[in-house]
Amino acid sequence: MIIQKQYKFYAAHRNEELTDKCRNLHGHRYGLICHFEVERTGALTTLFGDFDAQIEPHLKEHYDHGMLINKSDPLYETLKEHERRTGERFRFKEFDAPTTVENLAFTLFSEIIEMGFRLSHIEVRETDSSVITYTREDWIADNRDRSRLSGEKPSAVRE
Ligand SMILES: Nc1nc2c(c(=O)[nH]1)N=C([C@H](O)[C@H](O)COP(=O)(O)OP(=O)(O)OP(=O)(O)O)CN2
Repeated sequence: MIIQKQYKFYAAHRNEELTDKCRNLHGHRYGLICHFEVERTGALTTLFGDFDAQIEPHLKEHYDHGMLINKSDPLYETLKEHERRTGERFRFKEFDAPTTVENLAFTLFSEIIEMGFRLSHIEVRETDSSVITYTREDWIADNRDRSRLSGEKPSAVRE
């Protein structure tokens, strides 16, 4: 059986590797739809609230009104320097690769299964017209070859 749960958060990001509008610092209302595989053992499977109790605080603490940022983006060091200089603290969600919606899906999928839930797939909405479906097979493939996240060739095939 599949239970579908929907969440949202607001966050800033940019894609520093692109040369179009996406390079600009901008924000999104990200949507997340989780499709959980659950077992029926009685009248109920997993309580809806059991998902919310873990996922909502996680999104609030690490993502909401924060900034998704690639630690290799030069802007990251600039903002860290601002923090050091002023004592101000920003909510950064740090990535080891560009903050594309594909990489966000990998990160969210990893974090949610780490909580102990079984996911068949998730859908991540970045804009009104753009949503990706990210499956367990995608997650297995991304884990097998992490160079897919950064777009680097794996070391075995690098010239
Ligand atoms: N495969 C991907 N393509 C794009 C990504 C991405 O993460 N993966 N990201 C972007 C940009 O971040 C951008 O903010 C979204 O772009 P786009 O859908 O083109 O934005 P619109 O303003 O045109 O959205 P509408 O809802 O259609 O107005 C780009 N591509």
